[in-house]
Amino acid sequence: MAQLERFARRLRRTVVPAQPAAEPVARVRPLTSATLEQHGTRLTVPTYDRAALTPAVVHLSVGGFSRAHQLIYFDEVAQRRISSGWGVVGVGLRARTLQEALAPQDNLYTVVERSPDGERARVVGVLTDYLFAPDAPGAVLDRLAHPAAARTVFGFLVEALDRRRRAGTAPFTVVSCDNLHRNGDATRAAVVGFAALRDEVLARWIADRVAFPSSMVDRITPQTTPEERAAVARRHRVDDRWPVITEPFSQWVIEDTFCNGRPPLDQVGVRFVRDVTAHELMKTRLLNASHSALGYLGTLAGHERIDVLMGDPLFAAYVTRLMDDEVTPLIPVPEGIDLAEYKATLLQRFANPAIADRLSRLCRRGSTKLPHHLLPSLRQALAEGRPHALLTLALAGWVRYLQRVDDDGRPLPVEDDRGPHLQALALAGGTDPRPLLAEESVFGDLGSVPGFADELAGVLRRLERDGVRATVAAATRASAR
Ligand SMILES: NC(=O)c1ccc[n+]([C@@H]2O[C@H](COP(=O)([O-])OP(=O)(O)OC[C@H]3O[C@@H](n4cnc5c(N)ncnc54)[C@H](O)[C@@H]3O)[C@@H](O)[C@H]2O)c1
Ligand SMILES: O=P(O)(O)OC[C@@H](O)[C@@H](O)[C@H](O)[C@H](O)CO
Repeated sequence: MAQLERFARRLRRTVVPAQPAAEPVARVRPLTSATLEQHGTRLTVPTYDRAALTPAVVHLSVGGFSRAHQLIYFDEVAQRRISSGWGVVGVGLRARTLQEALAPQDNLYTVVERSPDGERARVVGVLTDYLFAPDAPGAVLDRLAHPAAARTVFGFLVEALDRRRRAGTAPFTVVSCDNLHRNGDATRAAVVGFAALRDEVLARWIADRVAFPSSMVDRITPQTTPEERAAVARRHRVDDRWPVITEPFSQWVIEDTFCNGRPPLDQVGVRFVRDVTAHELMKTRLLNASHSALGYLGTLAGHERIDVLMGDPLFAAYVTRLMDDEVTPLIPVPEGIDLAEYKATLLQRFANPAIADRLSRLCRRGSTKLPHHLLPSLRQALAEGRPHALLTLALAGWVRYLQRVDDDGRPLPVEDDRGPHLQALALAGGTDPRPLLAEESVFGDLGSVPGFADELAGVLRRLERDGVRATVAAATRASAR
Protein backbone atom coordinates (compact mmCIF):
# COMPACT_ATOMS: atom_id res chain seq x y z
CA MET A 1 0.00 0.00 0.00
CA ALA A 2 3.04 2.28 -0.10
CA GLN A 3 1.72 3.83 -3.28
CA LEU A 4 -1.67 4.60 -1.73
CA GLU A 5 -0.02 6.11 1.32
CA ARG A 6 2.14 8.28 -0.90
CA PHE A 7 -0.99 9.34 -2.72
CA ALA A 8 -2.74 10.32 0.52
CA ARG A 9 0.36 12.23 1.64
CA ARG A 10 0.53 14.07 -1.64
CA LEU A 11 -3.13 15.00 -1.35
CA ARG A 12 -2.44 16.52 2.05
CA ARG A 13 0.70 18.35 0.97
CA THR A 14 0.22 21.98 0.08
CA VAL A 15 0.57 22.61 -3.61
CA VAL A 16 -0.16 25.63 -5.79
CA PRO A 17 -3.56 26.79 -4.53
CA ALA A 18 -6.32 26.66 -7.14
CA GLN A 19 -6.69 30.43 -6.68
CA PRO A 20 -3.10 31.71 -6.37
CA ALA A 21 -2.42 34.69 -4.15
CA ALA A 22 -2.00 37.99 -5.97
CA GLU A 23 1.46 38.30 -7.50
CA PRO A 24 2.95 40.12 -10.45
CA VAL A 25 1.44 38.53 -13.52
CA ALA A 26 4.12 36.95 -15.71
CA ARG A 27 3.76 36.90 -19.46
CA VAL A 28 2.10 33.82 -20.98
CA ARG A 29 4.85 32.28 -23.10
CA PRO A 30 4.66 29.53 -25.68
CA LEU A 31 6.11 26.18 -24.75
CA THR A 32 9.27 25.31 -26.70
CA SER A 33 12.81 24.20 -25.94
CA ALA A 34 13.82 27.86 -26.13
CA THR A 35 11.35 28.98 -23.43
CA LEU A 36 11.86 26.04 -21.06
CA GLU A 37 14.23 27.91 -18.79
CA GLN A 38 11.77 30.76 -18.34
CA HIS A 39 8.93 28.33 -17.53
CA GLY A 40 11.31 26.68 -15.08
CA THR A 41 10.88 29.57 -12.66
CA ARG A 42 7.20 28.64 -12.21
CA LEU A 43 6.83 24.97 -13.20
CA THR A 44 8.80 21.78 -12.95
CA VAL A 45 10.59 21.42 -16.29
CA PRO A 46 13.00 18.78 -17.62
CA THR A 47 16.50 19.46 -16.32
CA TYR A 48 18.05 16.57 -18.23
CA ASP A 49 19.58 16.80 -21.68
CA ARG A 50 16.74 15.88 -24.00
CA ALA A 51 19.09 15.53 -26.94
CA ALA A 52 20.99 12.83 -25.06
CA LEU A 53 17.92 10.60 -24.62
CA THR A 54 18.00 7.32 -26.51
CA PRO A 55 14.57 6.73 -28.10
CA ALA A 56 14.08 3.19 -26.78
CA VAL A 57 10.30 3.08 -26.26
CA VAL A 58 7.75 3.38 -29.05
CA HIS A 59 4.31 4.30 -27.75
CA LEU A 60 1.55 3.49 -30.23
CA SER A 61 -1.58 5.71 -29.96
CA VAL A 62 -0.63 8.54 -27.68
CA GLY A 63 -3.66 9.97 -25.87
CA GLY A 64 -4.32 12.07 -22.81
CA PHE A 65 -3.92 9.08 -20.54
CA SER A 66 -0.55 7.89 -21.81
CA ARG A 67 0.77 11.44 -21.64
CA ALA A 68 -0.35 11.68 -18.00
CA HIS A 69 0.71 8.17 -17.00
CA GLN A 70 3.29 6.04 -18.84
CA LEU A 71 5.24 9.01 -20.18
CA ILE A 72 5.46 10.54 -16.70
CA TYR A 73 7.17 7.39 -15.43
CA PHE A 74 9.71 7.53 -18.26
CA ASP A 75 10.14 11.26 -17.66
CA GLU A 76 10.95 10.48 -14.02
CA VAL A 77 13.57 7.95 -15.11
CA ALA A 78 15.31 10.72 -17.06
CA GLN A 79 14.68 13.53 -14.57
CA ARG A 80 16.09 11.56 -11.63
CA ARG A 81 19.15 10.68 -13.72
CA ILE A 82 18.35 6.97 -13.37
CA SER A 83 18.96 6.51 -17.07
CA SER A 84 18.93 8.49 -20.30
CA GLY A 85 18.33 5.27 -22.20
CA TRP A 86 14.51 5.35 -22.21
CA GLY A 87 13.30 8.22 -24.37
CA VAL A 88 9.87 7.73 -25.95
CA VAL A 89 8.80 8.05 -29.58
CA GLY A 90 5.05 8.60 -29.91
CA VAL A 91 3.14 7.20 -32.86
CA GLY A 92 -0.35 8.32 -33.86
CA LEU A 93 -2.40 6.09 -36.14
CA ARG A 94 -5.74 7.85 -36.34
CA ALA A 95 -5.59 11.64 -36.06
CA ARG A 96 -3.01 14.26 -36.94
CA THR A 97 -4.19 16.65 -34.22
CA LEU A 98 -1.67 15.76 -31.52
CA GLN A 99 1.24 16.04 -33.94
CA GLU A 100 -0.03 19.46 -35.01
CA ALA A 101 -0.17 20.52 -31.37
CA LEU A 102 3.18 19.11 -30.30
CA ALA A 103 5.45 19.79 -33.28
CA PRO A 104 5.59 23.59 -32.79
CA GLN A 105 6.44 23.03 -29.12
CA ASP A 106 9.28 20.55 -29.74
CA ASN A 107 7.12 17.69 -28.39
CA LEU A 108 7.03 19.27 -24.95
CA TYR A 109 3.73 19.36 -23.09
CA THR A 110 2.34 20.22 -19.68
CA VAL A 111 0.68 17.85 -17.23
CA VAL A 112 -1.37 19.47 -14.50
CA GLU A 113 -1.99 17.32 -11.45
CA ARG A 114 -5.07 18.47 -9.57
CA SER A 115 -6.15 17.64 -6.05
CA PRO A 116 -8.82 19.31 -3.95
CA ASP A 117 -6.02 21.38 -2.33
CA GLY A 118 -4.60 22.84 -5.47
CA GLU A 119 -2.53 21.88 -8.43
CA ARG A 120 1.02 21.36 -9.62
CA ALA A 121 2.19 21.53 -13.20
CA ARG A 122 5.18 19.96 -14.90
CA VAL A 123 6.50 20.00 -18.39
CA VAL A 124 7.27 16.57 -19.81
CA GLY A 125 10.31 16.26 -22.07
CA VAL A 126 10.71 12.55 -22.55
CA LEU A 127 8.79 12.47 -25.85
CA THR A 128 11.74 12.80 -28.21
CA ASP A 129 9.74 12.48 -31.39
CA TYR A 130 6.14 12.10 -32.53
CA LEU A 131 5.24 10.47 -35.83
CA PHE A 132 1.87 10.32 -37.53
CA ALA A 133 2.01 6.84 -39.03
CA PRO A 134 -0.12 7.38 -42.20
CA ASP A 135 2.27 10.18 -43.21
CA ALA A 136 5.44 8.33 -42.28
CA PRO A 137 4.96 4.56 -42.16
CA GLY A 138 8.61 3.98 -43.09
CA ALA A 139 9.84 6.19 -40.27
CA VAL A 140 7.60 4.37 -37.79
CA LEU A 141 8.90 1.01 -38.92
CA ASP A 142 12.46 2.34 -38.83
CA ARG A 143 11.88 3.18 -35.20
CA LEU A 144 10.45 -0.21 -34.42
CA ALA A 145 12.87 -2.16 -36.58
CA HIS A 146 13.18 -0.94 -40.16
CA PRO A 147 10.63 0.09 -43.09
CA ALA A 148 7.28 -1.05 -45.01
CA ALA A 149 3.65 0.03 -45.24
CA ALA A 150 1.31 -0.97 -42.44
CA ARG A 151 -1.89 0.68 -41.21
CA THR A 152 -2.98 -0.74 -37.89
CA VAL A 153 -1.21 -1.23 -34.57
CA PHE A 154 -0.92 -4.94 -35.34
CA GLY A 155 0.31 -4.35 -38.88
CA PHE A 156 3.11 -2.13 -37.60
CA LEU A 157 4.10 -4.51 -34.83
CA VAL A 158 4.14 -7.58 -37.10
CA GLU A 159 6.08 -5.86 -39.86
CA ALA A 160 8.63 -4.46 -37.40
CA LEU A 161 9.08 -7.81 -35.67
CA ASP A 162 9.54 -9.52 -39.04
CA ARG A 163 12.28 -7.04 -39.95
CA ARG A 164 14.02 -7.74 -36.66
CA ARG A 165 13.76 -11.50 -37.19
CA ARG A 166 15.20 -11.25 -40.71
CA ALA A 167 18.00 -9.00 -39.50
CA GLY A 168 18.78 -11.38 -36.65
CA THR A 169 17.98 -8.62 -34.13
CA ALA A 170 16.39 -9.48 -30.78
CA PRO A 171 12.65 -8.71 -30.61
CA PHE A 172 11.20 -5.94 -28.44
CA THR A 173 8.74 -6.33 -25.57
CA VAL A 174 5.14 -5.29 -26.26
CA VAL A 175 3.40 -3.82 -23.18
CA SER A 176 -0.34 -3.31 -23.49
CA CYS A 177 -1.78 -0.48 -21.39
CA ASP A 178 -5.48 -1.01 -22.10
CA ASN A 179 -8.07 -1.65 -19.43
CA LEU A 180 -8.66 -5.15 -20.76
CA HIS A 181 -8.66 -8.49 -18.98
CA ARG A 182 -5.20 -10.05 -19.42
CA ASN A 183 -4.29 -7.28 -21.88
CA GLY A 184 -0.90 -8.84 -22.69
CA ASP A 185 -2.48 -12.19 -23.63
CA ALA A 186 -5.06 -10.40 -25.77
CA THR A 187 -2.30 -8.47 -27.56
CA ARG A 188 -0.23 -11.61 -28.06
CA ALA A 189 -3.24 -13.44 -29.59
CA ALA A 190 -3.94 -10.52 -31.93
CA VAL A 191 -0.31 -10.05 -33.04
CA VAL A 192 0.39 -13.76 -33.51
CA GLY A 193 -2.95 -14.22 -35.32
CA PHE A 194 -2.19 -11.28 -37.59
CA ALA A 195 1.30 -12.61 -38.32
CA ALA A 196 -0.08 -16.09 -39.11
CA LEU A 197 -2.14 -14.58 -41.94
CA ARG A 198 1.08 -13.81 -43.77
CA ASP A 199 3.72 -16.24 -42.49
CA GLU A 200 3.40 -19.21 -40.13
CA VAL A 201 7.13 -19.22 -39.38
CA LEU A 202 7.02 -15.56 -38.34
CA ALA A 203 3.96 -16.24 -36.18
CA ARG A 204 5.79 -19.04 -34.37
CA TRP A 205 8.90 -16.87 -33.89
CA ILE A 206 6.73 -14.13 -32.33
CA ALA A 207 4.89 -16.64 -30.13
CA ASP A 208 8.20 -18.11 -28.90
CA ARG A 209 10.41 -15.04 -28.63
CA VAL A 210 8.31 -11.92 -27.99
CA ALA A 211 7.18 -11.03 -24.47
CA PHE A 212 3.70 -9.57 -24.00
CA PRO A 213 3.49 -8.79 -20.28
CA SER A 214 0.02 -7.89 -19.04
CA SER A 215 -0.19 -4.65 -17.11
CA MET A 216 -2.59 -2.71 -14.93
CA VAL A 217 -2.63 1.04 -15.48
CA ASP A 218 -4.47 3.58 -13.39
CA ARG A 219 -4.71 7.34 -13.38
CA ILE A 220 -7.97 9.21 -13.93
CA THR A 221 -7.33 11.59 -16.81
CA PRO A 222 -10.26 13.52 -18.27
CA GLN A 223 -10.25 14.92 -21.78
CA THR A 224 -8.74 18.40 -21.95
CA THR A 225 -11.30 21.08 -22.78
CA PRO A 226 -10.50 24.49 -24.36
CA GLU A 227 -11.42 26.05 -20.99
CA GLU A 228 -8.81 23.88 -19.25
CA ARG A 229 -6.20 24.92 -21.77
CA ALA A 230 -7.00 28.58 -21.07
CA ALA A 231 -6.83 27.91 -17.30
CA VAL A 232 -3.36 26.35 -17.65
CA ALA A 233 -2.15 29.45 -19.52
CA ARG A 234 -3.71 31.75 -16.90
CA ARG A 235 -2.36 29.93 -13.87
CA HIS A 236 0.98 28.65 -15.10
CA ARG A 237 1.76 31.23 -17.79
CA VAL A 238 2.40 28.50 -20.31
CA ASP A 239 0.73 28.58 -23.68
CA ASP A 240 0.55 24.83 -24.31
CA ARG A 241 -1.57 23.78 -27.32
CA TRP A 242 -2.68 20.57 -25.62
CA PRO A 243 -1.92 20.21 -21.91
CA VAL A 244 -3.19 17.26 -19.89
CA ILE A 245 -5.08 17.49 -16.60
CA THR A 246 -4.81 14.56 -14.23
CA GLU A 247 -5.13 13.47 -10.61
CA PRO A 248 -2.30 12.97 -8.07
CA PHE A 249 -2.88 9.20 -7.91
CA SER A 250 -1.02 6.97 -10.34
CA GLN A 251 -0.43 3.22 -10.42
CA TRP A 252 1.27 0.87 -12.89
CA VAL A 253 1.78 -2.83 -12.25
CA ILE A 254 3.49 -4.89 -14.96
CA GLU A 255 4.31 -8.57 -15.31
CA ASP A 256 8.02 -9.11 -15.14
CA THR A 257 8.51 -11.01 -18.40
CA PHE A 258 10.43 -8.55 -20.59
CA CYS A 259 12.32 -10.26 -23.42
CA ASN A 260 14.90 -7.63 -24.30
CA GLY A 261 15.85 -5.28 -21.48
CA ARG A 262 13.53 -3.83 -18.88
CA PRO A 263 13.31 -0.09 -18.19
CA PRO A 264 14.24 0.78 -14.58
CA LEU A 265 10.64 1.76 -13.86
CA ASP A 266 10.75 0.02 -10.48
CA GLN A 267 12.87 2.97 -9.34
CA VAL A 268 10.04 5.40 -10.10
CA GLY A 269 7.13 3.60 -8.44
CA VAL A 270 6.15 0.92 -10.96
CA ARG A 271 5.59 -2.50 -9.45
CA PHE A 272 6.77 -5.59 -11.32
CA VAL A 273 4.93 -8.82 -10.45
CA ARG A 274 4.77 -12.39 -11.63
CA ASP A 275 1.04 -12.28 -12.37
CA VAL A 276 -0.93 -9.05 -12.65
CA THR A 277 -4.40 -10.65 -12.68
CA ALA A 278 -5.37 -9.84 -9.09
CA HIS A 279 -4.34 -6.19 -9.51
CA GLU A 280 -6.15 -5.94 -12.80
CA LEU A 281 -9.35 -7.49 -11.41
CA MET A 282 -9.28 -5.18 -8.41
CA LYS A 283 -8.90 -2.12 -10.59
CA THR A 284 -11.28 -2.93 -13.43
CA ARG A 285 -14.03 -4.58 -11.37
CA LEU A 286 -14.01 -1.89 -8.69
CA LEU A 287 -12.92 1.32 -10.42
CA ASN A 288 -13.99 0.86 -14.03
CA ALA A 289 -17.23 -0.99 -13.27
CA SER A 290 -18.15 1.69 -10.72
CA HIS A 291 -17.34 4.36 -13.30
CA SER A 292 -19.75 2.73 -15.73
CA ALA A 293 -22.47 2.24 -13.11
CA LEU A 294 -22.21 5.85 -11.94
CA GLY A 295 -21.90 7.09 -15.52
CA TYR A 296 -25.16 5.57 -16.72
CA LEU A 297 -27.30 5.96 -13.59
CA GLY A 298 -25.95 9.45 -12.88
CA THR A 299 -26.59 10.59 -16.44
CA LEU A 300 -30.15 9.25 -16.33
CA ALA A 301 -30.64 11.26 -13.13
CA GLY A 302 -29.53 14.42 -14.94
CA HIS A 303 -25.98 14.72 -13.54
CA GLU A 304 -22.99 15.65 -15.68
CA ARG A 305 -19.97 15.31 -13.37
CA ILE A 306 -18.85 12.46 -11.16
CA ASP A 307 -17.61 14.68 -8.31
CA VAL A 308 -21.04 16.31 -8.06
CA LEU A 309 -22.68 12.89 -8.24
CA MET A 310 -20.49 11.64 -5.39
CA GLY A 311 -21.67 14.62 -3.33
CA ASP A 312 -25.18 13.19 -3.62
CA PRO A 313 -25.49 10.74 -0.66
CA LEU A 314 -27.81 8.51 -2.69
CA PHE A 315 -25.19 7.71 -5.33
CA ALA A 316 -22.28 7.64 -2.87
CA ALA A 317 -24.17 5.01 -0.84
CA TYR A 318 -25.06 3.07 -3.98
CA VAL A 319 -21.49 2.81 -5.27
CA THR A 320 -20.15 1.99 -1.80
CA ARG A 321 -22.58 -0.91 -1.44
CA LEU A 322 -21.98 -2.02 -5.01
CA MET A 323 -18.27 -2.35 -4.29
CA ASP A 324 -18.56 -3.74 -0.74
CA ASP A 325 -21.54 -6.08 -1.01
CA GLU A 326 -21.39 -7.36 -4.57
CA VAL A 327 -17.94 -6.96 -6.14
CA THR A 328 -15.52 -7.40 -3.23
CA PRO A 329 -16.61 -11.00 -2.45
CA LEU A 330 -15.83 -11.97 -6.05
CA ILE A 331 -12.26 -10.74 -6.45
CA PRO A 332 -8.93 -11.95 -5.09
CA VAL A 333 -7.00 -9.49 -2.92
CA PRO A 334 -3.64 -8.63 -4.48
CA GLU A 335 -0.64 -9.16 -2.27
CA GLY A 336 0.18 -6.11 -0.17
CA ILE A 337 -3.16 -4.39 -0.79
CA ASP A 338 -5.70 -3.42 1.85
CA LEU A 339 -8.96 -3.52 -0.11
CA ALA A 340 -10.90 -1.38 2.37
CA GLU A 341 -8.30 1.34 2.02
CA TYR A 342 -8.20 0.92 -1.76
CA LYS A 343 -11.97 1.40 -1.98
CA ALA A 344 -11.89 4.42 0.34
CA THR A 345 -9.28 5.93 -1.96
CA LEU A 346 -11.51 5.27 -4.96
CA LEU A 347 -14.41 7.15 -3.37
CA GLN A 348 -12.06 10.04 -2.65
CA ARG A 349 -10.71 10.02 -6.21
CA PHE A 350 -14.17 9.95 -7.78
CA ALA A 351 -15.15 12.91 -5.59
CA ASN A 352 -12.11 15.06 -6.52
CA PRO A 353 -13.75 18.34 -7.63
CA ALA A 354 -10.51 19.57 -9.17
CA ILE A 355 -10.70 16.79 -11.76
CA ALA A 356 -14.44 17.15 -12.41
CA ASP A 357 -14.52 14.14 -14.70
CA ARG A 358 -17.52 14.20 -17.00
CA LEU A 359 -19.97 11.30 -16.93
CA SER A 360 -20.11 11.40 -20.72
CA ARG A 361 -16.46 10.18 -20.77
CA LEU A 362 -17.36 7.32 -18.44
CA CYS A 363 -20.34 6.35 -20.59
CA ARG A 364 -18.53 6.06 -23.90
CA ARG A 365 -17.81 2.66 -25.51
CA GLY A 366 -20.10 0.72 -23.17
CA SER A 367 -20.22 -2.25 -25.53
CA THR A 368 -16.46 -2.80 -25.14
CA LYS A 369 -16.14 -1.86 -21.47
CA LEU A 370 -19.08 -3.62 -19.81
CA PRO A 371 -18.05 -7.09 -21.04
CA HIS A 372 -14.67 -6.61 -19.32
CA HIS A 373 -15.56 -4.74 -16.16
CA LEU A 374 -19.17 -5.30 -15.13
CA LEU A 375 -20.65 -8.35 -16.83
CA PRO A 376 -18.00 -10.79 -15.49
CA SER A 377 -18.96 -9.85 -11.92
CA LEU A 378 -22.64 -10.21 -12.71
CA ARG A 379 -22.13 -13.61 -14.37
CA GLN A 380 -19.96 -14.83 -11.49
CA ALA A 381 -22.42 -13.60 -8.82
CA LEU A 382 -25.28 -15.38 -10.62
CA ALA A 383 -23.27 -18.59 -10.90
CA GLU A 384 -22.28 -18.52 -7.23
CA GLY A 385 -25.74 -17.46 -6.00
CA ARG A 386 -24.37 -14.20 -4.57
CA PRO A 387 -26.09 -10.78 -4.31
CA HIS A 388 -26.20 -8.95 -7.64
CA ALA A 389 -29.14 -6.49 -7.52
CA LEU A 390 -26.84 -3.43 -7.70
CA LEU A 391 -24.84 -4.87 -10.59
CA THR A 392 -28.12 -5.65 -12.37
CA LEU A 393 -29.25 -2.08 -11.75
CA ALA A 394 -26.03 -0.79 -13.34
CA LEU A 395 -26.71 -2.92 -16.42
CA ALA A 396 -30.31 -1.68 -16.51
CA GLY A 397 -28.84 1.85 -16.42
CA TRP A 398 -26.90 1.09 -19.59
CA VAL A 399 -30.01 -0.35 -21.29
CA ARG A 400 -31.98 2.81 -20.44
CA TYR A 401 -29.06 4.96 -21.57
CA LEU A 402 -29.04 3.14 -24.93
CA GLN A 403 -32.69 4.14 -25.24
CA ARG A 404 -31.26 7.67 -25.22
CA VAL A 405 -33.59 9.58 -22.93
CA ASP A 406 -32.89 10.61 -19.36
CA ASP A 407 -35.48 10.77 -16.57
CA ASP A 408 -36.50 14.28 -17.62
CA GLY A 409 -36.88 13.39 -21.27
CA ARG A 410 -33.60 14.99 -22.38
CA PRO A 411 -31.86 13.24 -25.29
CA LEU A 412 -28.57 11.45 -24.54
CA PRO A 413 -25.61 11.17 -26.91
CA VAL A 414 -24.31 7.60 -27.22
CA GLU A 415 -20.60 7.32 -28.11
CA ASP A 416 -20.08 3.73 -29.12
CA ASP A 417 -19.02 2.16 -32.43
CA ARG A 418 -21.82 -0.36 -32.00
CA GLY A 419 -24.23 2.28 -30.70
CA PRO A 420 -26.82 2.36 -33.51
CA HIS A 421 -27.25 -1.43 -33.60
CA LEU A 422 -27.48 -1.80 -29.81
CA GLN A 423 -29.78 1.19 -29.48
CA ALA A 424 -32.15 -0.33 -32.00
CA LEU A 425 -32.26 -3.56 -29.96
CA ALA A 426 -32.74 -1.69 -26.66
CA LEU A 427 -35.53 0.41 -28.14
CA ALA A 428 -37.20 -2.62 -29.75
CA GLY A 429 -37.37 -4.36 -26.37
CA GLY A 430 -38.49 -1.42 -24.24
CA THR A 431 -38.62 -2.87 -20.74
CA ASP A 432 -37.99 -6.33 -22.16
CA PRO A 433 -34.20 -6.75 -22.41
CA ARG A 434 -34.34 -10.03 -24.37
CA PRO A 435 -33.61 -8.60 -27.85
CA LEU A 436 -30.52 -6.85 -26.47
CA LEU A 437 -29.40 -9.77 -24.28
CA ALA A 438 -29.49 -12.00 -27.36
CA GLU A 439 -26.44 -10.06 -28.63
CA GLU A 440 -23.93 -12.70 -27.56
CA SER A 441 -20.89 -10.72 -28.71
CA VAL A 442 -21.61 -8.38 -25.78
CA PHE A 443 -23.50 -10.50 -23.25
CA GLY A 444 -22.20 -14.01 -23.89
CA ASP A 445 -24.66 -16.47 -22.34
CA LEU A 446 -26.07 -14.03 -19.78
CA GLY A 447 -29.43 -13.95 -21.57
CA SER A 448 -29.88 -17.67 -21.07
CA VAL A 449 -29.06 -17.73 -17.34
CA PRO A 450 -32.38 -18.92 -15.85
CA GLY A 451 -34.41 -16.04 -14.44
CA PHE A 452 -31.93 -13.28 -15.31
CA ALA A 453 -33.84 -11.70 -18.20
CA ASP A 454 -36.94 -11.50 -15.98
CA GLU A 455 -34.92 -9.96 -13.19
CA LEU A 456 -33.46 -7.31 -15.49
CA ALA A 457 -36.91 -6.67 -16.98
CA GLY A 458 -38.22 -6.04 -13.45
CA VAL A 459 -35.54 -3.39 -12.84
CA LEU A 460 -36.23 -1.76 -16.22
CA ARG A 461 -39.93 -1.55 -15.34
CA ARG A 462 -39.10 0.04 -11.98
CA LEU A 463 -36.79 2.55 -13.65
CA GLU A 464 -39.59 3.48 -16.04
CA ARG A 465 -42.24 3.64 -13.34
CA ASP A 466 -40.37 5.17 -10.39
CA GLY A 467 -37.42 6.92 -12.02
CA VAL A 468 -33.73 6.39 -11.37
CA ARG A 469 -33.40 8.06 -7.96
CA ALA A 470 -36.18 6.03 -6.33
CA THR A 471 -34.94 2.82 -7.93
CA VAL A 472 -31.34 3.40 -6.80
CA ALA A 473 -32.54 4.31 -3.30
CA ALA A 474 -34.67 1.17 -2.97
CA ALA A 475 -31.96 -1.17 -4.29
CA THR A 476 -29.31 0.37 -2.02
CA ARG A 477 -31.60 0.13 1.03
CA ALA A 478 -32.38 -3.49 0.26
CA SER A 479 -28.67 -4.27 -0.07
CA ALA A 480 -27.92 -2.66 3.28
CA ARG A 481 -30.49 -4.87 5.08
N1 LIG B 1 -8.21 8.47 -19.36
C1 LIG B 1 -8.07 7.64 -18.34
O1 LIG B 1 -8.42 7.95 -17.19
C2 LIG B 1 -7.49 6.27 -18.56
C3 LIG B 1 -6.94 5.58 -17.49
C4 LIG B 1 -6.49 4.26 -17.67
C5 LIG B 1 -6.52 3.70 -18.93
N2 LIG B 1 -7.03 4.42 -19.96
C6 LIG B 1 -7.05 3.77 -21.28
O2 LIG B 1 -6.16 4.47 -22.15
C7 LIG B 1 -6.65 4.44 -23.49
C8 LIG B 1 -6.69 5.83 -24.06
O3 LIG B 1 -7.52 6.66 -23.28
P1 LIG B 1 -7.36 8.25 -23.29
O4 LIG B 1 -8.15 8.78 -22.16
O5 LIG B 1 -5.94 8.62 -23.42
O6 LIG B 1 -8.13 8.62 -24.63
P2 LIG B 1 -7.73 9.66 -25.77
O7 LIG B 1 -8.96 9.82 -26.59
O8 LIG B 1 -7.08 10.86 -25.19
O9 LIG B 1 -6.61 8.90 -26.63
C9 LIG B 1 -6.88 7.77 -27.39
C10 LIG B 1 -5.81 7.67 -28.50
O10 LIG B 1 -5.93 6.41 -29.15
C11 LIG B 1 -6.11 6.60 -30.58
N3 LIG B 1 -6.95 5.49 -31.06
C12 LIG B 1 -8.24 5.27 -30.80
N4 LIG B 1 -8.64 4.14 -31.44
C13 LIG B 1 -7.57 3.63 -32.09
C14 LIG B 1 -7.34 2.48 -32.91
N5 LIG B 1 -8.30 1.60 -33.17
N6 LIG B 1 -6.10 2.28 -33.42
C15 LIG B 1 -5.12 3.14 -33.16
N7 LIG B 1 -5.26 4.25 -32.38
C16 LIG B 1 -6.48 4.50 -31.86
C17 LIG B 1 -6.71 7.97 -30.70
O11 LIG B 1 -6.44 8.54 -31.97
C18 LIG B 1 -5.98 8.73 -29.57
O12 LIG B 1 -4.71 9.16 -29.97
C19 LIG B 1 -8.02 3.74 -23.42
O13 LIG B 1 -7.82 2.37 -23.73
C20 LIG B 1 -8.41 3.88 -21.96
O14 LIG B 1 -9.26 2.86 -21.51
C21 LIG B 1 -7.50 5.68 -19.82
O1 LIG C 1 -11.09 5.23 -20.83
P1 LIG C 1 -12.32 4.36 -20.92
O2 LIG C 1 -13.37 4.93 -21.82
O3 LIG C 1 -11.98 2.94 -21.18
O4 LIG C 1 -12.97 4.34 -19.45
C1 LIG C 1 -13.34 5.54 -18.79
C2 LIG C 1 -12.77 5.52 -17.39
O5 LIG C 1 -13.40 4.54 -16.61
C3 LIG C 1 -11.27 5.22 -17.39
O6 LIG C 1 -10.59 6.02 -18.31
C4 LIG C 1 -10.70 5.48 -15.98
O7 LIG C 1 -10.65 6.85 -15.72
C5 LIG C 1 -9.32 4.89 -15.88
O8 LIG C 1 -9.33 3.53 -16.17
C6 LIG C 1 -8.70 5.16 -14.52
O9 LIG C 1 -7.43 4.59 -14.48
